[in-house]
Amino acid sequence: MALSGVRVLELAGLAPAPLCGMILADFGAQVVRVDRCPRSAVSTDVQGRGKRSLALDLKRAQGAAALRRLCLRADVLVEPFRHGVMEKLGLGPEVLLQENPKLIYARLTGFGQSGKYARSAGHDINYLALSGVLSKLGRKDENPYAPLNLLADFAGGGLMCAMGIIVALYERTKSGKGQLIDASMVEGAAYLSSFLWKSQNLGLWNRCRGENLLDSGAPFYETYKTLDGKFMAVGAIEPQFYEQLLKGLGLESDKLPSQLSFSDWCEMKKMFATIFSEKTQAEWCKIFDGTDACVTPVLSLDEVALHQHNKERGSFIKNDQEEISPRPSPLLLRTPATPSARRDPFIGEHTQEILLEFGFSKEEIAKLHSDKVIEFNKPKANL
Ligand SMILES: C[C@H](CCC[C@@H](C)[C@H]1CC[C@H]2[C@@H]3[C@H](O)C[C@@H]4C[C@H](O)CC[C@]4(C)[C@H]3C[C@H](O)[C@]12C)C(=O)SCCNC(=O)CCNC(=O)[C@H](O)C(C)(C)COP(=O)(O)OP(=O)(O)OC[C@H]1O[C@@H](n2cnc3c(N)ncnc32)[C@H](O)[C@@H]1OP(=O)(O)O
Repeated sequence: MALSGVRVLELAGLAPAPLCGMILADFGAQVVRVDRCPRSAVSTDVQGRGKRSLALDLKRAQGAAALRRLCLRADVLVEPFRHGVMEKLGLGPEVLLQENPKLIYARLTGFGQSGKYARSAGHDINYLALSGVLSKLGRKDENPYAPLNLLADFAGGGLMCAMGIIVALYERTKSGKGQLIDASMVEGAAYLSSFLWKSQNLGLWNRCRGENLLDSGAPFYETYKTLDGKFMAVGAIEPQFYEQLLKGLGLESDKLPSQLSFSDWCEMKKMFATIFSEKTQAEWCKIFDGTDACVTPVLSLDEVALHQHNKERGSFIKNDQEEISPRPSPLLLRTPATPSARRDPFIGEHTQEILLEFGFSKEEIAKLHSDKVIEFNKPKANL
């Protein structure tokens, strides 16, 4: 796999850093999640695919020293704490990069390492708000609405951080040097949304929130409820596709206002909604499948893997616990990601094997264990 041989240490965090680590693991990196010790009963990381877990108490001097040793042999460190936490533990970048100048030290936070909010707590919705993007999301006359925690945590955070790490790994092949990455989810979400800024002059966003082309203002870029309580998604922007939408709905364009007549959008939406409510989702799929009307069913998470298109591409995979999840994307055809089919690791499940691999002797491991700086957690075999 593309990242095989890359050693990553991921300090356990909430949602974005686990995604970053899972992406790296899916593409072949050896990812060790450094979990807290004493450990909590269950890991909060539901994105532990392909990772191994080491339970290590970083608040103890021996634990911090052990992490420094691990970093000597690591390519990447991902840390998800607010600014100042790593420094307090004696594990700041100036220490670790001096000891291993080839290390890529990725700091994944909401507000970044500097600025007024650097030390403040926050979550996805706060980062999205500060990026400006949240102000654009939501329906007409309603408050801004955060689409789950997808945009800042995962797209602007975990994914951007993974990209930064891969770029830094590539650069290291030329310079031989590691570097510090300051991944801020505010900036990641803003960068991801560059189109919003770059398209200001096109007049795409001149109207209020929820009244524009792509923010649920337009009748031809909307979701509609069907007779059986399901939904269809409509994205017929270009006139030739819009024509096909009208045809499928049984409408004639010369009897309707023009597609871009903003003042008629509200009425057009009502008309489309009434028509969509008269047939089931399956009936609409029969009408629109195979056309260029840009109309697709809104599938539930239970339905996606069963949809013919997704089945044909193998877009969803099952692990050995029969859990379904999305296949890593994008597909690298020569060196595809091969995600682990095993269950996620238990906290501390691999403590001993990881320390041995990183050069700790059995005696050193035993001492760390008896001093309660590390924990083992060998699951019992299922008999
Ligand atoms: C909207 C999302 C958040 C969604 C999260 C959900 C996915 C999960 C939230 C609750 C979970 C559920 C819950 O836990 C109950 C169940 C538990 C069960 O086990 C599983 C099922 C659950 C239902 C579970 C399910 C899910 O997991 C949940 C629903 C986000 O926006 S996430 C993005 C958050 N922001 C960031 O990541 C930005 C950077 N980080 C921060 O700003 C801060 O870390 C943050 C997030 C504000 C938290 O602040 P906090 O004060 O708690 O931490 P820090 O200041 O960063 O300091 C960390 C301290 O921990 C010490 N430490 C770290 N590692 C170790 C170690 N190995 N050993 C010892 N100590 C360690 C470190 O030294 C710091 O100590 P101090 O505070 O003393 O300095």
